[in-house]
Amino acid sequence: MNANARGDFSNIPVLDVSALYGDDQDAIDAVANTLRGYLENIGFLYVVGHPIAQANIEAVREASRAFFALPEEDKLALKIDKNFRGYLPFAGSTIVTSSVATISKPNQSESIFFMHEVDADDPRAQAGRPLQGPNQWPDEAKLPDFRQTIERYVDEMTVLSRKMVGAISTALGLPAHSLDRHFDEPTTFLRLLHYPTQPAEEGLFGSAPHTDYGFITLLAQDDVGGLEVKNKNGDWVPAPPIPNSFVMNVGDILARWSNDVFVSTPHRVINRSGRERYSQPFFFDPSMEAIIEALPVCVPAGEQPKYAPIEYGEYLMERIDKNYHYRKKLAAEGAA
Ligand SMILES: O=C(O)CCC(=O)C(=O)O
Ligand SMILES: [Fe+2]
Repeated sequence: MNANARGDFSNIPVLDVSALYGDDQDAIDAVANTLRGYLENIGFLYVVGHPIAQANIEAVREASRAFFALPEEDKLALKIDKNFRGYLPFAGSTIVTSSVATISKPNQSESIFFMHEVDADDPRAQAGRPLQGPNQWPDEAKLPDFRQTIERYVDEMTVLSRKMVGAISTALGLPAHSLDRHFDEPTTFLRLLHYPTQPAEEGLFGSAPHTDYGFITLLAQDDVGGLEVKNKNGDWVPAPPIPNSFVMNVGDILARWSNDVFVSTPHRVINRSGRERYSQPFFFDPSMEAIIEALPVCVPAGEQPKYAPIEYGEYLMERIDKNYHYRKKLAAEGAA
């Protein structure tokens, strides 16, 4: 790796991943190789050439718009629970583990989280394991087809994410399926976000500077813009909307797993467009039980790994507990 290239970017590159859906190994290797450079030096890219229909992406955006337009009491009926599923009202999260800036003002957004579905009678939920339980769905009568639209999207994003797991393995010089076993029961989050237009005020963000916790994020955004990514000079590089694309980025657990070969890059959202902004990040993470331990190919000969092994679920709980007010309240009430 050329250390000088790290963080040295002034735009976010676009990668056509269509080869990952075929069987031309040379073409797959070429995509993986380009991907490697982007994940090492930028930590962000646009993914195009995927097979997910634009109509299905937009259906989720419309579902999101309809949900956030509901009366506040309907949204609050789904208030985020101890399993991290549900509605996070406007100004509900402040990033405190950010190394990027001291954050004090709450994010100017409202959002709802859907994780991988775990039925109430599933042994994982029964055992009271953290973050394992059913999603909270809006009333069918008020938002018909909502659940179906979300679940179809999650299924399609899971297929794409698994392709990216394979591409990342290949990019690291490993057999394509060598990371798959860590994703047997992936931890997934689909977050629907609504950013009202915000006033120009120092230190006020739609989403304050942060890095993502997990493995990879694949984000669809509307045509408003406002996402920005920090380069090594400290400039905030825009990641404007590109039709039919997902913005993909490295999360902290992938950076850690790769012994910092890949970089988890700070990003933020400021929406001063005068329009409402809607985005839908999909976070694809390892199974809760996965042990994340530096990949040997990423540790130079004769050196020690930079980080100790960690169980993904424990790591995730710690990160979530630090970042969300509602969890502090739950903890104080003895409910979490
Ligand atoms: O809405 C966006 O464009 C980014 C959201 C984000 O960074 C996040 O939820 O982690
Ligand atoms: Fe993020």
